Amino acid sequence: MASLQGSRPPLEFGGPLGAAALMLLLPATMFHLLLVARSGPARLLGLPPYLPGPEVLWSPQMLLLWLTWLGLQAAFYLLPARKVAEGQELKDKSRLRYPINGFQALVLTALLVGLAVCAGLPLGALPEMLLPLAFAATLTAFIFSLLLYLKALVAPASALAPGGNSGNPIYDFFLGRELNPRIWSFDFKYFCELRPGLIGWVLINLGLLMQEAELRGTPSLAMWLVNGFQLLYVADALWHEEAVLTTMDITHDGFGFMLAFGDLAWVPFTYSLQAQFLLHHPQPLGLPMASVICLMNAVGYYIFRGANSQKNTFRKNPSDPRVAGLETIPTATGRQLLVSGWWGMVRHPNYLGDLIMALAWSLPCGVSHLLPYFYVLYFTALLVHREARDEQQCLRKYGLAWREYCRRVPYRILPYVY
Ligand SMILES: NC(=O)C1=CN([C@@H]2O[C@H](COP(=O)(O)OP(=O)(O)OC[C@H]3O[C@@H](n4cnc5c(N)ncnc54)[C@H](OP(=O)(O)O)[C@@H]3O)[C@@H](O)[C@H]2O)C=CC1
Ligand SMILES: CC(C)CCC[C@@H](C)[C@H]1CC=C2C3=C(CC[C@@]21C)[C@@]1(C)CC[C@H](O)C(C)(C)[C@@H]1CC3
Repeated sequence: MASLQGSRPPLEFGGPLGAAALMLLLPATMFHLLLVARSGPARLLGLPPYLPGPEVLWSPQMLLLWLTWLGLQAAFYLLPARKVAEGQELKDKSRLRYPINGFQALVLTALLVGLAVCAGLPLGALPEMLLPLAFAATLTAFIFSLLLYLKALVAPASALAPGGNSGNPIYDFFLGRELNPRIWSFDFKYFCELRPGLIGWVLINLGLLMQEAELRGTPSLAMWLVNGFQLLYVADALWHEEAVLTTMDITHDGFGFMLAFGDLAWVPFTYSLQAQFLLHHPQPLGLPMASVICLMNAVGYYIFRGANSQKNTFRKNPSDPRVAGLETIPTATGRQLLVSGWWGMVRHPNYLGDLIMALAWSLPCGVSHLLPYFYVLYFTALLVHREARDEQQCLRKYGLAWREYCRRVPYRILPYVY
């Protein structure tokens, strides 16, 4: 368990060296996955079939297409919202306001793409463009992070994130210096977290499904399941958009390369790996197995949504009748910690649900290859690391009350195991 001492947050991700390594490793891994998914052997740990030259990666048209996509999503973000939500209290006691119109952006994108497809847009050609599009997204993320770093140089101290201001430029560039960089009311982190990457992921999946239909006459059951499950996940995130305001990314992490690259490139181009794999490696899937997988996704979703909603309802209004009867631990900050309901089973029930869904997304790809299970492996590592980071933060925030919570709810993610 983390120490209670020390007010300056310790360096995370292995400090400057770890940050530098991740800035090379993450894009390299993404391109590796894009290349091996389309290769015959599809070996996660093997060499890619070829190393793409600049003529494969660089395409001004694809950069333009990518920038148009970002512009379209930014325009949807600026449309009137059904609701404006307030974020968590900041260091200077103020609260930022956020438009709640992400689901509307998804629906508008679906309508626009639907119309364009009817007018002859060859969406099935999208899979062929993934490499240059991913390159454009990576380039954008690097340039954008640099601009964010420069912007933070003139930001007031109260606008800086708790981490990401170590004084080491590489580390700070990676983690992000400013907590909520904005121009007027346009919040870059909030926009990137939920719009271009998540909706882009669904669109890439759809392109892969359409190409499979062109190649084989009809999309496979496995492709339908992967598309359906991941669409549900993205639609859910946008429907419950307000909930993202209490996540670690928005309340604690600065906006730097990690989140810019994660949101804009990593999510759309690696989270669509299962559908990419299925396009090139069709897998037979019978109805009984498909039903078991659907049930697994439903159980994962039930836990994920139940836990996230319970915490969000409680944080918004502890006297809400849906959570008022739950047992709590008081803390010195005036806030309480839930110790029954979902949050009394393990300390991160939402991670457990998310991991069960991750497995359900990979199972339609069969068990002949490790590649489609990359997401499960990466996601387990991400959430275990995230849980440890959150633990440190909660211990600093809540001190002895957090220790008491850990005593009463000893398991972190998986009951009786971890
Ligand atoms: N698909 C993906 O790639 C990813 C998905 N996710 C998902 O995002 C969601 C959000 O995750 P994340 O932001 O990491 O963490 P959580 O939503 O779990 O938030 C953690 C915070 O919740 C509060 N909290 C913790 N325990 C309690 C308790 N017992 N009672 C009340 N409040 C408590 C604390 O903040 P405070 O007390 O200040 O409110 C803590 O810092 C998860 O469902 C996760 O699975 C996350 C990362 C990547
Ligand atoms: C690979 C890097 C080391 C780290 C990059 C991490 C990011 C890809 C993720 C960090 C937290 C995320 C969340 C979601 C997507 C992935 C990133 C950006 C999320 C938007 C997915 C949908 C969920 O419903 C959510 C709870 C809204 C998620 C919030 C966190």
